[in-house]
Amino acid sequence: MKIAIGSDHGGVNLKAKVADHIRSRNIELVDFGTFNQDSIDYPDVSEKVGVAVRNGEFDFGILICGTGIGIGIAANKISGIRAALCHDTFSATASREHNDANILCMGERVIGPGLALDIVDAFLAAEFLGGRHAARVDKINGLEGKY
Ligand SMILES: O=C(CO)[C@H](O)[C@H](O)[C@H](O)COP(=O)(O)O
Repeated sequence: MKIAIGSDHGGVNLKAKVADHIRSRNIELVDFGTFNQDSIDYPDVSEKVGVAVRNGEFDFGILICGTGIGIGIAANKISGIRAALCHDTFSATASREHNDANILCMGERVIGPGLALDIVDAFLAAEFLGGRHAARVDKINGLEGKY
């Protein structure tokens, strides 16, 4: 498994903890930044990680900003990206099983690192269930470029 991770300044501290955790699990990880507290614009990071995931260079992406909202909204503008904002483990599992989410979004200003690492583990452990969910994901994909 290969994962791309990125954050803005609002998520940089949690990103470092998540990155350490993923590497400690011997999962391949590429960090697209940012690497310090200097203010940056989260859509720039969404684009880097989202395009890399969309292009098949990575199995999944993880995006972190202050709330997880803006960085996920921006990622979802990239075709083929299904970015899910998850602040609980149930949603993280469901986002994979039902929505075939390929990017997990979280907010450093919303949850603590303990819960965040549990959410990452839940997201990576779950698998897309297909079946009725596949038909719905197909409809999501069908909306891309339609309006
Ligand atoms: O995009 C966001 C909100 O949806 C993130 O929380 C950003 O990290 C936040 O907007 C950054 O805010 P700041 O005041 O510039 O640190």
